[in-house]
Amino acid sequence: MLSEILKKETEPMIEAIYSDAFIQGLIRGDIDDAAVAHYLRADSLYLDEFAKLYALLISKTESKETVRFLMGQMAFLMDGESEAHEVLAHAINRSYADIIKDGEWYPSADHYIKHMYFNAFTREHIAYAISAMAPCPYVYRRIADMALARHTFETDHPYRKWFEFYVNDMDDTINVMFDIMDDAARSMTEKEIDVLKKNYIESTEHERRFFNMAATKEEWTGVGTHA
Ligand SMILES: Cc1ncc(CN)c(N)n1
Repeated sequence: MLSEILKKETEPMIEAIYSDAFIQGLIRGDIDDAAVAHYLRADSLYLDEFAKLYALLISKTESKETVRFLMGQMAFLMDGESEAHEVLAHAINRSYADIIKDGEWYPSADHYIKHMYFNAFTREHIAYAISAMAPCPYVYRRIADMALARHTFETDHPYRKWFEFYVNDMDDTINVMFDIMDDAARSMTEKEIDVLKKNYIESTEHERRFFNMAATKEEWTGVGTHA
């Protein structure tokens, strides 16, 4: 099944994300406050776009059940994930609202967001956009699983609750997204399925770049500001 192949194929990439500076810094609890603030600024904008992508997909699907799923996901994103963000803001002792007051689509986040929009706008079937969106919940769930399985977090560990958030609430989202991809793949050609695979693997790479973007506080280097 397509989703099983993708989970297997991207596991080494998720191990690499796990070993990179950002996640290791959260686990050790010594990550640079400015990297956490950079992540929050980028991620709050990323999640806003993720919610808009769900709205786009609602307008493209016939299935009432899929519409219900997408609406539920939008609601979850609009308030649900801020709990995970509040954990990070609290850990660096700053107000979340204050941290995300400014910020922009830093290069790696920009590329990731546009990868998803490209599929949503240029492909008829929603499975193409979903294949670019599915690593979002799946990678975080795997990272949280790994961290909690390999480390004992003291109750007062500043980031323990961030990992616990992602190990609990992502299953439904992941299963529905994979079901949409697997269902679509059953009536697709090999070439079309390869596009789903490529979208998914590229988004897993985008997840790695997103964390590294925060760890390095990546900014645009061009002269002047970017609209
Ligand atoms: C970039 C990114 N990817 C995934 C997640 C988890 N929903 C997130 N908050 N941000």
